[in-house]
Amino acid sequence: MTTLGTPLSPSATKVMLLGSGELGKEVIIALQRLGIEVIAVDRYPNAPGHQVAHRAHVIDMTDGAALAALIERERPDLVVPEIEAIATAKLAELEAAGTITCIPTARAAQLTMNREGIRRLAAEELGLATSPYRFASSLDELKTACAEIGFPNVVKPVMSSSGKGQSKLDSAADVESAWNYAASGGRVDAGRVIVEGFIDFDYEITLLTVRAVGADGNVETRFCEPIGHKQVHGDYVESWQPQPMAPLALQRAQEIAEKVTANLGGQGVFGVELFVKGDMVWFSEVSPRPHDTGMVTMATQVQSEFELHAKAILGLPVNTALRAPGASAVIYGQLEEAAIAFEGVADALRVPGSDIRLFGKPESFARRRMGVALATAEDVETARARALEAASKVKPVSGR
Ligand SMILES: Nc1ncnc2c1ncn2[C@@H]1O[C@H](COP(=O)(O)OP(=O)(O)OP(=O)(O)O)[C@@H](O)[C@H]1O
Ligand SMILES: NCC(=O)N[C@@H]1O[C@H](COP(=O)([O-])[O-])[C@@H](O)[C@H]1O
Ligand SMILES: [Mg+2]
Repeated sequence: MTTLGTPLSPSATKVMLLGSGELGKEVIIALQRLGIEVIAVDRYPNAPGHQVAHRAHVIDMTDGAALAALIERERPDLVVPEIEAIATAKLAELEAAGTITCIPTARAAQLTMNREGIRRLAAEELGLATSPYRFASSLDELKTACAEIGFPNVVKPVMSSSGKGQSKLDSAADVESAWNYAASGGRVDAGRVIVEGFIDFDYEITLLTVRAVGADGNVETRFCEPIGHKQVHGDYVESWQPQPMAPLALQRAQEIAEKVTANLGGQGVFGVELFVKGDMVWFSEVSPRPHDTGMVTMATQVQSEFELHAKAILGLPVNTALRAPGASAVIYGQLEEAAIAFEGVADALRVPGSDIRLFGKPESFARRRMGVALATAEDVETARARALEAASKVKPVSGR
């Protein structure tokens, strides 16, 4: 699709985002710059992406009938999943019938929505190194699975993201509370969890991998510089780029990313999550879309991961070059209320090399990601310090 139309006209090229949080918002802005007509969908009104799209819809995206009805009404050229919790079986059905083109593919959305799908593909079909794992559908099964995997381990709902419902277990005494927490914390309660052996990695990365049409018309794979990140309670709090890596570890990381993204297929950005210890690399999981830790690329790359995604899905050429070392640091809501305000933005922007994104989420929760501080510098250490300093200056306050 290299002919682009005029939005809000019969020639429009129409893209529908399923999920319109902070990541979708930036993809939408990138699409808007190319004159794409954008339809933003989320589960609640005034989601970040709703605020920058041509049209906004609020539906339960796990409801296949509601999803199909909206697609029928809007008839988008491309359907772009932005979150995991979608009726992906319906997307697969519509794709098979030739009704939609799903990014990157409906199968990729389906496999990555559920940890069991992507884990079995990576470990059992592709033979990639992963943590040892078991699945469990009851407390009793979880007790058995934990005994087999040993401790420490990590328990996660099969359907969840941003660390929701995830716990680290140090002994059998932690099993019951981990089961209850997983049941309450998943985005969709599938009543099933994965237990993973704990990998004592030196560092972890997201390897942004882009499948885009090359000069010869075939899809090519490109890699961004590795992004290092720090996670707390399974949610990212800081990221930086480039993460220095031993040459062999980088080569292995790229081989793993190439294998898994080639299997998932289609066009667009993938966030391949990997654990690294010395020269050893383990596959953790993959997002078939831009990654939260990749927000750093808004500061560091010639084209951010959002621009890369927008261009790649439209069949346009991409540039994955790094512009400057940089970092990002998350701004959490801290408060539990709607319509909050932010003090200290000017102070944050006085930190050298810094920038700020506030997502405009209508409601704040203590651990809801409401914004991010970005920074560039001569080196990653300085950039991290700057991003952290800038984030710390932004103070969520009651908007009442
Ligand atoms: N087996 C493991 N060993 C060591 N650490 C782990 C393991 N699994 C998860 N973690 C830690 O927890 C983090 C979150 O795990 P994971 O990516 O599976 O969760 P998630 O809910 O899908 O998060 P996101 O949606 O942000 O990617 C990882 O980035 C890593 O820091
Ligand atoms: N790790 C996945 C991730 O970061 N996804 C991003 O968070 C949004 C949901 O935020 P919310 O929970 O605050 O509504 C999603 O819409 C997406 O942009
Ligand atoms: Mg992850």
